[in-house]
This record gives sequence, C-alpha cells and structure tokens, in this order.
Amino acid sequence: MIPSTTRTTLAAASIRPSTHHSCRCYTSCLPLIKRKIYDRPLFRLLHTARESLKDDTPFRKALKDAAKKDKKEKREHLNRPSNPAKLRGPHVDNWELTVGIEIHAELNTVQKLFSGAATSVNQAPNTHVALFDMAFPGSQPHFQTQTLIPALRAALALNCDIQYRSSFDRKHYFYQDQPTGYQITQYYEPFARDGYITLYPHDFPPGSAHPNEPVTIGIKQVQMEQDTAKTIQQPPSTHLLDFNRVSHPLIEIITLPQIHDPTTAAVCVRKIQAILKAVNAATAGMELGGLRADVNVSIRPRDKQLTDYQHSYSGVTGLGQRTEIKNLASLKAVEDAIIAERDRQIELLEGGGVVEGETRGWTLGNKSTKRLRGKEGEIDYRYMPDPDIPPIFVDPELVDHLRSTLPRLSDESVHILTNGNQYNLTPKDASTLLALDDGERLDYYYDVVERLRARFAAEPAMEARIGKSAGNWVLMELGGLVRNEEWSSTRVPSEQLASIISHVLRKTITGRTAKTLLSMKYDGDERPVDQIIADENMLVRPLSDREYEELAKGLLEEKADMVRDIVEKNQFKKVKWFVGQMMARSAEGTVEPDKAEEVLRTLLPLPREN
Ligand SMILES: Nc1ncnc2c1ncn2[C@@H]1O[C@H](COP(=O)(O)OP(=O)(O)OP(=O)(O)O)[C@@H](O)[C@H]1O
Ligand SMILES: [Mg+2]
Ligand SMILES: [Mg+2]
Repeated sequence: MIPSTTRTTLAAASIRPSTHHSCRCYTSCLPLIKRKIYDRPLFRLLHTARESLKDDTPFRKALKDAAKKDKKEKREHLNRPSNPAKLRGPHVDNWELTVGIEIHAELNTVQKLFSGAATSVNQAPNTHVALFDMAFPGSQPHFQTQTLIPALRAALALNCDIQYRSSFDRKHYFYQDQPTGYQITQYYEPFARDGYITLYPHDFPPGSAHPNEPVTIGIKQVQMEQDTAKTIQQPPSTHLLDFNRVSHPLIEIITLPQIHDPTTAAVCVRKIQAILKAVNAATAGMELGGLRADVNVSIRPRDKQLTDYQHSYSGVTGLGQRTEIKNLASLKAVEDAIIAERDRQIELLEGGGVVEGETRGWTLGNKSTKRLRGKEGEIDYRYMPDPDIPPIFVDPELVDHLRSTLPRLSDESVHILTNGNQYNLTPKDASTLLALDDGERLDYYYDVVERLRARFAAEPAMEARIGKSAGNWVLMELGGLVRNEEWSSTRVPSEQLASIISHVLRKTITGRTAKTLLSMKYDGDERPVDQIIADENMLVRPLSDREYEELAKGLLEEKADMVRDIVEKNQFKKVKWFVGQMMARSAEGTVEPDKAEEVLRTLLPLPREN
C-alpha cells in the first residue's frame, strides 16, 4: 500500500504545469489564461495549491490550505469597505450602540435537570453521570421538579411574570459535548417572561461615566435548559470530556436590546450575578465558570431616521444588524468585546461596508473580535417540542410563597441603609459594604450597629450618629487595615469595635487613640478594649476649670488687639477664633468648645447672646 504522502505527491505531479510550453505568444497570453482560470473556482484552488507545492507540501493538504485561503479572501472582500479613503477611524459619537445580553447561569441544585444523578462542581470527572446524561438507548428524561425552585426565585427577583404553563423543546446540534445530539431548552414556552432590572448610579464603578438617573433594562424571558459536558483541552490534539456537567440545570436570561454603553452592559451582568447569588439561585459567579454571557451588538447612526434601520427584536424597532459574541467569562471580557465590536462595525460602515449577521469570538487581551461563523453558516437548530417531557404547570400559591420569602435584595438594602436616620450611609458606602466579602462585611456592620444601639439605648439622639460612625470605622479604618488581606469578622470582634466607637462618640478617648486601639486589636491583642484603655492609661483627661481659665487668660493677653476688636467694635465672631486656639493648643479631646467659649465670655466679659 502506498503511504498517503506518496499518493498525494503522485496525484500532484499530474497537474504540475508543463515546463515545455509551446505557445509562442506565451507572455502575452498569460494574463488572459490566468484571468480565465481564475474565474473558475476549482482552477483557482489548484493554482493556489500548486504554489504551495514548491516546498513539497502534500497535495491534499495544499488543496485544503488553498480552500481556506480562498474563503478568507472572499470574506475579507465582503467586509472590506467599498471606499477605503473614507476610513478615518471610528467616530464613536456619531453612532448609537445597542446591546442585548444572554446570560447562562448554573442553578444551585442538588440534582441534574433530567436525571437522578447529583450535580457536581469539583468531583472526579465522569463520576456523576446517569444513563440519560450519556444518551444511552432507551433512557428517558425525568424532569426533576425541585430544580424549578431556584429558577423561580431567580425569575421573581428579576421581576418576571411566572408562566402558569411552560414546556421543553429540543435544540439540535452535533458536538462532542452533547451526547443526545440536542440540547433540551425552552424555546416556545419559557417559564418566565417580561421582567426588568434597574441599574442605579451607585451600581456603577467609581470614576466611570454613569447615568444620573436609574436605567431600566427589560428582560424578555428566562428559560431553563441543560448544560453541556466540560471539554478540557490537552494540546496539541487531545480533548478530554467530563460528563459530570451534562444536564446541570441552567437558566438563560435574555435582556431586551436596551443597553447603549459597554460599561452599562458589564454593570448589568454584575448586577444579575449579584441578584442570583442573593436569592441563592446560583452559587458560582463568572470567576468559577458558573455564569457565561453572550453579547449581541449593533450600531445605528444618531442623525438618521430610525426607519432607515429595519431590524427589530421583541417590540424594540429601528435597530442595526446585530452580531453575537459568544461565551464571555468575565466582566472585563463583556466590556472589552463590546467596545472592540462597536468600533469594528463603525469602521466598517463609515468605510461604506456592510455589517454581516455573524457569530464572533473574543479572547481576553485581544484588540478585535474574530468571526466564528456567518449567518449563512448559522446552524438550523430544528427546534421541536420534546415529546418525552410533559409540560410543567406551576401552582400560583407556590409562586406567592416564593415571592414572599425572597431574601432582601441589594437595591432594598441600599435603600434602607441610605434613607432616613436608621443608618444614614451614603449610596456609595452602602453599595461598597454590600459588595465586599460576599456580604460578610455588611453583616459585620449590622452587628456593630446593633451592639452600639444596645450601648446607647437610653440616648435616642445618638441613633443617627451610630450608623454613620460605624460605617466609617468598618469601611475606612478597619478597611484600611484589611486592605488586600482576607476578611475575617473575628479578627476584631464586632463587640470590641463597638466598644472603641462608643468611647469615641462619648469622647472618652481621642480619635488617634481609637485608631491605635483598633490596630492593636487587629494585630492580635487579646485584651478587651476597656482593659487596654485602663492598662495603657488611654482615657482623655479633660482640663480642670483652673486649666481652662489659665489657657484662656494667656491667649487674651497675647492678642490684646483682637480683644479690643471684640469689646470695642463688637466683632463677636472673633471669640470663635479664641475657642479654636484653645483647642489647638491642648491635647486632642481635652478641651470642649462650648466650655471654652463660656470661660472666654466670662473673662472678656460679654453678654451671653452675642
Ligand atoms: N439588532 C440588535 N442589536 C443588538 N442586540 C440585539 C439586536 N437584536 C436582538 N438583540 C439581542 O440579541 C439577543 C437574542 O437572544 P435570543 O436568545 O432571543 O436569540 P439567539 O441569539 O438567536 O439565540 P441563541 O440562544 O441560540 O444564541 C437578545 O439579548 C436581544 O436583546
Ligand atoms: Mg439565546
Ligand atoms: Mg444568542
């Protein structure tokens, strides 16, 4: 048997051009011949393939490479601006960006969606697989009812209408990570529709350009579906498959195309991730692969009638042609991929080109998105209702129960923390507390506030100051010590921080002493705060009446001209200057401004009301 390389070389030999060309008009004929040949696809391929034979590449490979090159050139031609002279870099301001997002989140369930196998996160590969997960002949899907609960919680938290009846459909495609040859999803009758999410200015990262008003983004629907197997690549050519993930329950959350800014898109994904976590619907975030996003991007000129743009989606009209960038696994990837795709589309249209409906890919660190497949190459999924799975009916009582037992969401927490006198935090501090350490910092803060309230129970006037001071100490002072270290609420127990803060509020220690105390506790001093204060003699010793008087007298003598201004010219505001000086010239916390003013007024002497 002839080895394959020899065979292709033999085949190639037969199409090598003859070196004995007999035509005398060889040079003048050549362009013609070339043009003729080039007009015929096969010959064009053969020609390109022949070029690569110079380095003795096997012919079959050469032919394949040539086909690839030809396809690439065609594609580039299609996307090439018709008038490159017009291309002067993207004019972002002239175009409105529109983005719609599809988010796939792994549900926090014990069981898979259609089999009795348990879900797994880190277990040994292929240890949690039922016969149906591997599409064994004769195995049947069994919908695991309890997987619906976290899905319903998620949809309620996203303000969706829960559908009384929903059903499952088959979405066909053939790939190694899907043994059945189709994914079970909800195409025709999803379980939740018409939700929304609100993004507030404090949801945006500090320093980013953010809207001044809340932005509402519609959610078209939420559907349940199966996850695929996990592929682990072992270069150069091995792909290992872990079927533990097959049929792990997922929800797909589909937003309306109502996002017009890359940062807003990332903030939207982050907020949805936080909501899913808050209601215990999903455990893992993007960092652990539990949440993936596809972004759909289009642009339209700001100065044209919307009717020029014919695309629409679920009631949103006048849109440009979308492209879809699949499988983004971080917030940065979401933002960067949208920016790159927006700029690519603007350059294309400004140069007179046309945006093609495509699926594109993105790799972190890249500057541009990469075409994966075009519209004409889009798979026909042949959706059909799954005949093996009966429809699902949800009892409205269950929905009411889940709605009334939903945990408090971050928007509500921010509202409570910032409105009224209860906590008195700024929206920025409130959202920072919520975002830190998976909400543990917020729990710690609540703890400190509770303990302070108990200490000041008889002084309701202190209520407004407690929340704000505790926020400052938990975020700024303690936060400054924690920095990049791992957070632990036991390092400075909440009772001990409350003790430090109550001393500060009662002015029994100075601010500087309080910071020293906090550092000592943070660095492991096990003595209770009160004992450290006693041992180290840290209490503020206020000035005695005589000391107040001596201090005031000395100052009044030193500044006789100012005293004259006060007594003779009635410039009473200058009394405050003396108060400030008395405080500045004494140890922190030892001079009370009210008492200092009283002493000054008796010495000057002045009537009380001035
Ligand atoms: N012209 C457009 N510009 C930007 N986004 C769009 C546009 N048209 C639709 N979208 C967004 O594209 C997404 C479409 O998601 P949907 O799941 O309905 O369809 P799909 O992408 O075709 O399906 P698949 O789940 O197979 O990817 C939505 O988030 C929608 O808001
Ligand atoms: Mg989709
Ligand atoms: Mg999509």
